[in-house]
Amino acid sequence: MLKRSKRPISGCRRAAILERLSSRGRTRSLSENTLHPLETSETPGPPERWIALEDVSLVRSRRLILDGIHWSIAPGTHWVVLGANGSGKTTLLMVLAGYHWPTRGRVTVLGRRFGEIDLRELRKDIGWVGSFLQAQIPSNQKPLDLIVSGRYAAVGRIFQQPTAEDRELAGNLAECLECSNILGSSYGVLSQGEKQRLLIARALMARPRLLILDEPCAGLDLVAREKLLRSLERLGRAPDCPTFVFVTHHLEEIIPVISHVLVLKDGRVLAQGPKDEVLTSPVLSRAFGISIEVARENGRFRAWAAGGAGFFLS
Ligand SMILES: Nc1ncnc2c1ncn2[C@@H]1O[C@H](COP(=O)(O)OP(=O)(O)OP(=O)(O)O)[C@@H](O)[C@H]1O
Repeated sequence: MLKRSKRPISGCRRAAILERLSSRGRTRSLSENTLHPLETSETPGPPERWIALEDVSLVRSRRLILDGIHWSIAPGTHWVVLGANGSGKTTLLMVLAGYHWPTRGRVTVLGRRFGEIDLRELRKDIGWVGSFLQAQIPSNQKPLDLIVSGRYAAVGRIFQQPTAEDRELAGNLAECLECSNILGSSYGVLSQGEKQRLLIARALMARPRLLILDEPCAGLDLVAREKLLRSLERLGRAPDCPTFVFVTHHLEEIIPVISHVLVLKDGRVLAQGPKDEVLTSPVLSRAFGISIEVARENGRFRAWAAGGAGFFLS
């Protein structure tokens, strides 16, 4: 029988206990001790079985990185995942895409439950745009070939012969992402914004039902960022568009088409729901550990440190 300690359990100790208990199915009591006031102590009702994480925890190198995550995504919604550096955003996406197997909990993605399906098949329905992909692309690769490569889940050389239909679709996607003008260049000489738009076109080539965007605006200047966001806004409103799950640190990047927000703190869900309910000063101040003000203008949000950079919450 696990004794419940009165003092808060450190992340390291929680990880060790979780590892020990992982085969015994008894971890809920660990998180009850350290609930934040903004969190609910209620277990959410039956999740939507389209995309659902139920009590998901993940331990790596004896560290508890995700802790009791409940999250469900309904068809037709688009999500942003927010949280401070190291809060677990990328790890959560890796679970969603079937690259990390959770230590505990149940995962259902696109109606398919992990443990009952071939994850390689599932990944064909998931597009991923993240920095790790960029490093694998040869600098002499032609943009159209790069877009086509998404159809074959390849990076760099394609082993299948692309069809005329592939090339036509790639051309249409280049137009949709406003990168038709760079198709004659080589990947290596393109700007960061152009590369990102190409990678999104590449991810769409396989007609994914879920599109995961891990900080797609990182490193972009204001104009490049707005151009990319405009493409995403248009894409998100198209019929049959994939569901977006978009990681960012910046509220300014939450475009009108995003309907919901999940906020992580220290590997746990701090808040989740419709963006207007979640993007509030108390939630964001808690998430980032600094007093934050939030404003909404013309369907976009912005945030700033209320007392200047010197005013940190304890
Ligand atoms: N394999 C691993 N072993 C040990 N710790 C890990 C491992 N992978 C990730 N972590 C740790 O887990 C925490 C969450 O990492 P993650 O990359 O998911 O955070 P993040 O919210 O995406 O951060 P950022 O905003 O900086 O990209 C970090 O402290 C990281 O060091």
